[in-house]
Amino acid sequence: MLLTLKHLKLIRQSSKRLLSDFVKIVEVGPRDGLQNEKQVVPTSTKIDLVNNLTNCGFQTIEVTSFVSPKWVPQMKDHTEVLQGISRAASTKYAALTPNLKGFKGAQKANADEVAIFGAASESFSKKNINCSIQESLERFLPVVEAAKEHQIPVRGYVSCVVGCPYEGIVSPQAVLEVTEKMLDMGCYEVSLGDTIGVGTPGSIRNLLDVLLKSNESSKLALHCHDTYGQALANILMGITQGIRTIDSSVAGLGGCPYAAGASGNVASEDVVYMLHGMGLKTGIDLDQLVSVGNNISTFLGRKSESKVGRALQNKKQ
Ligand SMILES: CC(C)(COP(=O)([O-])OP(=O)([O-])OC[C@H]1O[C@@H](n2cnc3c(N)ncnc32)[C@H](O)[C@@H]1OP(=O)([O-])[O-])[C@@H](O)C(=O)NCCC(=O)NCCSC(=O)C[C@@](C)(O)CC(=O)[O-]
Repeated sequence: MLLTLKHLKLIRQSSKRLLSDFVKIVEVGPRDGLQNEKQVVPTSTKIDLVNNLTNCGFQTIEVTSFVSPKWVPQMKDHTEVLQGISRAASTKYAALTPNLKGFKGAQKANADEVAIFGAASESFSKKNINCSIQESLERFLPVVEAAKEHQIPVRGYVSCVVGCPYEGIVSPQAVLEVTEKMLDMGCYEVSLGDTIGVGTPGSIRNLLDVLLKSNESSKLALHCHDTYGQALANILMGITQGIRTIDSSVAGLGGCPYAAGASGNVASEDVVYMLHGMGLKTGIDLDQLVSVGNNISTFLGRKSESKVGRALQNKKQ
């Protein structure tokens, strides 16, 4: 068999993959976790949450989004939150920016990193960002160009990677197309969002089998919602396929305002517990994280969605 340069690169990468025992957790609680919260969460509470998460050791925290306040009122204090936090040199503070207006706001507020967010389903794209997939890519290009000019790294999100609340099953090919367009545009990584949590280890394996044929695992992240209780299993599947960046939300907070019925993200506490149990490193202090998760849940007037968070709290009592 004739080995192309691409094959050799992938073989080299998979041997490195075996050695890599560090998994980067992107904590999305302050943004994805709170964006759909019905009660107004005071700016000071959001700032405290980010500061407490920083102390847990996260390398990246998604703090807020620069989207229309008419669409997502909970994020309208984006600038105050980004400007009010205490920053650690070892943590990157990120924000979602759907267009150039959003990017300019995030840059002014000193976001270390921004994220564009599209979808693999036309209907979800329309509902979430009010444009087609093609139009969204046209809007993202100037964001990526402006970010390059200011040396701000851009992450891409693709929503509905296995299923869409409006269209049902989404094909891996549709995800591949948007993912590669985002990477070609200049995103350093694309996070694959199972927005409504319908994925199973089977569908995630099929998706990654397709994406990893032409993309390095270091360019991909997994963003799993736990609606059907499959998120940890899906993440484990991703880990076995070489994925080393996982998005999660403290206390399992969250849900997308444009995906009715979707529950929160997988809880960061549960992901960290699982990965540490597998001998993988995350750099995160689990005890501290559990206490942050239980405190924000108490503030919101409910129990943490993290099973690990609840178990460790019960053990203490
Ligand atoms: C994308 C837009 C803005 C398009 O919204 P639009 O209405 O099509 O935009 P427009 O350009 O026609 O402008 C209309 C108005 O919005 C304003 N506007 C325009 N842009 C901005 C901006 N950046 N910040 C603030 N204001 C903005 C603009 O100034 C104007 O104001 P007006 O003249 O009417 O007063 C809108 O659809 C929107 O804000 N959508 C919110 C989407 C969102 O935040 N969804 C949740 C996050 S995605 C998610 O959760 C999924 C993810 C990432 O976690 C992964 C997964 O789980 O799958």
